[in-house]
Amino acid sequence: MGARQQGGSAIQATSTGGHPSLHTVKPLGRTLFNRVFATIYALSILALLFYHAKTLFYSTTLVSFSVTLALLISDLVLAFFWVSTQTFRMFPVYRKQFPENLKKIMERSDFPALDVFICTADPYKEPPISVVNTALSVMAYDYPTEKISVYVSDDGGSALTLFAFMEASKFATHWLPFCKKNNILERSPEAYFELNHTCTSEAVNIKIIYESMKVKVERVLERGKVEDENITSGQEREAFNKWADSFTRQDHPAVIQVLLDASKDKDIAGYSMPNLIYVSREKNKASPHHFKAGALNALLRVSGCMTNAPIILTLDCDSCSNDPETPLRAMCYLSDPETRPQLAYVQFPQIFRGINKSDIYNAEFKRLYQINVMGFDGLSGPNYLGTGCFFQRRAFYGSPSSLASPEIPELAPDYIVDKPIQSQSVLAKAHQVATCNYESRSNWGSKIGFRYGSLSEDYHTGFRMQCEGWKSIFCDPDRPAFLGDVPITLNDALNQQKRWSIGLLEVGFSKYSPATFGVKAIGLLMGLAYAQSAFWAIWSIPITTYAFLPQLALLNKVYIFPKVRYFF
Ligand SMILES: O=c1ccn([C@@H]2O[C@H](COP(=O)(O)OP(=O)(O)O[C@H]3O[C@H](CO)[C@@H](O)[C@H](O)[C@H]3O)[C@@H](O)[C@H]2O)c(=O)[nH]1
Ligand SMILES: [Mn+2]
Repeated sequence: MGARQQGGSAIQATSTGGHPSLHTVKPLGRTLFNRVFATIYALSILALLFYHAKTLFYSTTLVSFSVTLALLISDLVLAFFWVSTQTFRMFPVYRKQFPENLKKIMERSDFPALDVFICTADPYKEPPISVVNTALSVMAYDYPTEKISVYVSDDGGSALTLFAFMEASKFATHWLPFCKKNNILERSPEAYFELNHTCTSEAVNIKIIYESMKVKVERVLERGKVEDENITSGQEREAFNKWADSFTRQDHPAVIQVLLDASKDKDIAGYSMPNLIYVSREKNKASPHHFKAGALNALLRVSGCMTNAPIILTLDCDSCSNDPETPLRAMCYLSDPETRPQLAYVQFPQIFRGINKSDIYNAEFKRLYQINVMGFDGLSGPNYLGTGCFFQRRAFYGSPSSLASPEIPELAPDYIVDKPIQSQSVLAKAHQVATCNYESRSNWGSKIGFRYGSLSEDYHTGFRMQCEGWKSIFCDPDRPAFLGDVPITLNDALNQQKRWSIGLLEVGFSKYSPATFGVKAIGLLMGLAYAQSAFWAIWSIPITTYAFLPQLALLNKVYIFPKVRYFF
């Protein structure tokens, strides 16, 4: 039944009480071959290390001693990476979901509510129109619309982003019914129009509305400010008035603006709209803001006061949905009583658009985002990849067996919001929990919510949840669920690598290091698997050594490789 099985051979399926299956899991082939190969390979690594140790012991000159030491250290690092990679080869699994069966088992009214978090941080680096496309693509999900709430976190604190979302909320009243009526797959308008689907007059009309919105948003971005002529109502003016002269991106009060309210707003066909809420948490220079983890924790609290959905989807601003069925796939696990109690999250792979064929910066990260994750999945489950992940809200509040209670009852994962999202008291609470000093001397970032202390908050949060006893599942359907962007310039690619390396080492050398704390909490295999990422940066040691040492040795007539004749 449903739950994972390590390395077994049978296909496992859920068929709750005679109902049709929701998902299956199958071990990948080649596991046995891999293990035999690994044993032979391990012996050769041992032989090589033995050879280095012997040479080191008998070395007579300082040069040969240093050269051998450098090679020994490099090969030890490489051996560590090889050994930790084997953890991914132990029990890789492959899963399938049957979302069509979900509708047979559950009424639409029984589907849990879904809060979607979209993070953006800079309107010039992350153009608002592309963030808007991400939001529209999830607002149009094939999921009960009134149960979806989209929260946009704007760490750039930019009126330009708010303006873009005001325009998007108007466009959405046309776009959502259009998608559903025509059952289209690309629910991000940009992706849809790129494929030239404009053969009906209805599609042509929608395209005209979209283009006029896009022009408005881009013009405002070019001018750098929202001008009077762009503001169409008193309510909008009131919102923009918050951008007083003293308002800067590092120093400003919280701005929370409900742009669509599911209980009131209807699309042009008369159906309910999802909630759409713009949030820019308070910032000031005296309080640490903890980057994306801080933004996500603010959203956790604001959404807790406003809708408190039991399921949360986190998305980067560039992660457009590419398949409207995605929440149903996630629900195949999240609604299964067999898997749910221990399940913290269902992770979809990160897949990118616009990578050219030669992919010179290795931007696809296939091993990191698709291959190794299948290996994790056969153990206790994949690491959290930062975007495209459906969480149970409960997983942010302590281990499966003991709830870490938040400071106020409104933030408890089982709190039921019984007031409209625009009511005075709800908005007042939401503003209160979005302030900078709300978190001081609290458990946020240490025991509750997304974890602080690392620039790679995704890795750190997933790892800590698993150490608490939570499991996770990797869901990799044939049609990519989300498509994102990658750095396409050398500078951006290097910056990303630097940020990741620092963030991972921060965890690697903390008291929660996967190599020590991790191995104890989640076992040797999972601990090693996490340790591989944590110490990723030390690849630089063997790479630098092998890039320079052989050439230098050759030029100086130092022999560093054994003569075949007397290898042992
Ligand atoms: O202070 C900040 C910094 C970033 N972000 C947002 O975080 C997301 C990811 O940032 P990005 O600069 O795109 O980082 P990447 O290296 O591309 O992201 C990968 O690595 C990050 C750190 O490990 C993860 O958070 C991401 O989900 C993962 O896709 C973006 O939507 C940003 O808008 C914020 O909200 N606040
Ligand atoms: Mn990114």
